Amino acid sequence: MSIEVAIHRGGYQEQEAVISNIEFNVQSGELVGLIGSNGAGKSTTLQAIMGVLPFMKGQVSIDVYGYVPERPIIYEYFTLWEHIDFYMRTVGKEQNLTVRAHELLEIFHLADKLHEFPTSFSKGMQQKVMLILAFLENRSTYILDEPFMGLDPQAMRKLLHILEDLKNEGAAILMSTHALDTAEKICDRFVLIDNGYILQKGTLETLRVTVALEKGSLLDVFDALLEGNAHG
Ligand SMILES: Nc1ncnc2c1ncn2[C@@H]1O[C@H](COP(=O)(O)OP(=O)(O)OP(=O)(O)O)[C@@H](O)[C@H]1O
Repeated sequence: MSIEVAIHRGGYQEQEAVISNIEFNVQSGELVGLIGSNGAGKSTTLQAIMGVLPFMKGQVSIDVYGYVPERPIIYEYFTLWEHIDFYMRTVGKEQNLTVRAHELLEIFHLADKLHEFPTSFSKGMQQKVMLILAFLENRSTYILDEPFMGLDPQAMRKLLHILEDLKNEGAAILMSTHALDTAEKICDRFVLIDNGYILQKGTLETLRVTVALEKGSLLDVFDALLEGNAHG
């Protein structure tokens, strides 16, 4: 399964486009990084793809997806286990997912916090709750909005392993991130967004050629593209 995106215009109010002409795809077995400065339009693009942006003209094709939101969504009166249980009941697969739930709780070191309330968790712990919910069920596609936010290095490594496994199983993964060092290592391709438009897209190699920085890092390349755009 793949994700096909052809957004003509999209935003929060009719006639006020925040993003325009966003076209790209994510193939099965691919991890694509959505990169851009603060306010560039990454989350807006992800919302458009998920069909929750108030105003959107264009076409998007996506299968049922796993989702990590930009900010953790925590229910005040639910314990950690109740969050997981609620999710499993919603998708109607408690039997099959309980083993996976416990596996993920162990992976992210939250197994001893089952009956605590995530409202009192740290930022990183809340982020782990979002990851557990997103990865409970095996999906063919994933939308991850800054999934590394607040994670400690061990959790980061665990998440990278999960992403690698999902890719190997053929998932199509779209991820927005500011962690360019990490993105550079794990993403197959990049979509660079600036001011609501696609500045450039491609593999790191092709992007390097575009800015004539043979050995440039993703950050170097992105900086050079932004600089060129400002002067253009
Ligand atoms: N709910 C909203 N209502 C109106 N405008 C919004 C809303 N959310 C975002 N915007 C605007 O849309 C533009 C793009 O924001 P978006 O959140 O997509 O950026 P981003 O690339 O995800 O940034 P960041 O890296 O800071 O998360 C910004 O100008 C922002 O002010």
